[in-house]
Amino acid sequence: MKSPKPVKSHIIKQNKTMAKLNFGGTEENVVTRDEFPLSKAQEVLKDEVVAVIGYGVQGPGQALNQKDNGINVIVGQRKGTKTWDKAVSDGFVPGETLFEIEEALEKGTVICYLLSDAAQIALWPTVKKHLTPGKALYFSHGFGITFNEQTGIVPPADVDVFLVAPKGSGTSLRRMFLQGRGLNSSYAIFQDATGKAFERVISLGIAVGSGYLFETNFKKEVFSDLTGERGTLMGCIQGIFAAQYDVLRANGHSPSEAFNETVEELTQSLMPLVAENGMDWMYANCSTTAQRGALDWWKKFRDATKPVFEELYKSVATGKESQRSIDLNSQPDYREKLDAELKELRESEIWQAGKTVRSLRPENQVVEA
Ligand SMILES: NC(=O)C1=CN([C@@H]2O[C@H](COP(=O)(O)OP(=O)(O)OC[C@H]3O[C@@H](n4cnc5c(N)ncnc54)[C@H](O)[C@@H]3O)[C@@H](O)[C@H]2O)C=CC1
Ligand SMILES: CC(=O)[C@](C)(O)C(=O)O
Ligand SMILES: [Mg+2]
Ligand SMILES: [Mg+2]
Repeated sequence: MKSPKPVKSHIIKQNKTMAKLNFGGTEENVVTRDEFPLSKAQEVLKDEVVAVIGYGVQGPGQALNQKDNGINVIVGQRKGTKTWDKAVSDGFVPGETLFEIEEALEKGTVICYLLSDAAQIALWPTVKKHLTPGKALYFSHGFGITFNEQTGIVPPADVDVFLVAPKGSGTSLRRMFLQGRGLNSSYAIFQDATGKAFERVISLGIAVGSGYLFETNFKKEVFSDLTGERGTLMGCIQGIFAAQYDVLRANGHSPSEAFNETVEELTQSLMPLVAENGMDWMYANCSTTAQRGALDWWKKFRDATKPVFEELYKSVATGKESQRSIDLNSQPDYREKLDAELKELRESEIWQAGKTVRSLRPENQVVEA
């Protein structure tokens, strides 16, 4: 079965800055490099100094992509930290393109606020001091602004405030950029003080390496993002992996059989087919026996998990999730505690079995000379 070539027949309208596309019956605005080429982004940003504050996961991806795209980008990071050293080894030069946070805040005309969401609270008074009229405050999440009663982040009225939220890890943002591809991002404008917020935010979105940008607002971005990462993208998927693996093991299946039928086949064989051309196409490339069973069972799983997703969404919308994240991630030893929980996951039987399974992939095998 051949996968179809990408077609432009979904486009309903296209003008110089945007295209309107049909997403399963709903029309939405998107911006791609077709409407907004990199040369235009470079022109819009030519007099700006983009200060990327924080060099954790998104910081490196966004700063390096902008640098490679010819944008005037500097990094603000605490000296003497591991991430300062990482910025140096990534090619940022102390005193030229790498500064202490306050110095970068002073120099930047666009402030990309890429500290962890909890850390943004502590640094906010410092950031605010440097937000002089006409500057832009850029986020990659709607968190700080939407939950401002919890974060205290209330920007002055005379700066632009917007977001570009890459829909994936900063690691993928960089990898896909280097492959000549782009990661999808959403964008939103919270405050347009200069009248130029739109061209600024889209230019930054293209410059950080987005494939296409879709429109949202701060609240929708953070509600959907928190739901997604707690749900199918990260939390739920580990939950259903663990449930199926446990049932197979309890019924006498070996770890390698249980892992292969739960994780390895999904990530290596079936999900790439879903990514390429949708669920029905993946089904159509499996046996009729498998198709019969999957079609019979998927609705039962939907119905069993939907109440959990409803509970999750409510927990996000009432601010319970953001509060928990702020409380726990503001503790001085939050890193050690997270690491301990990750260690528990890593040392669980399923992921230990996975380690051995992965070592058997051809690309991981050491070839003896
Ligand atoms: N991790 C990701 O790939 C994604 C992150 N985002 C958003 O991007 C933003 C940045 O997230 P990450 O890159 O994950 O952040 P992170 O958790 O990796 O932290 C970024 C930086 O914050 C610094 N930092 C931590 N506490 C600090 C403090 N008290 N003072 C000064 N610096 C401090 C760290 O040194 C690090 O360089 C967040 O709003 C997040 O929600 C959005 C999409 C994906
Ligand atoms: C990678 C991403 O988009 C997440 C999962 O929402 C996040 O890291 O916060
Ligand atoms: Mg996300
Ligand atoms: Mg997130």
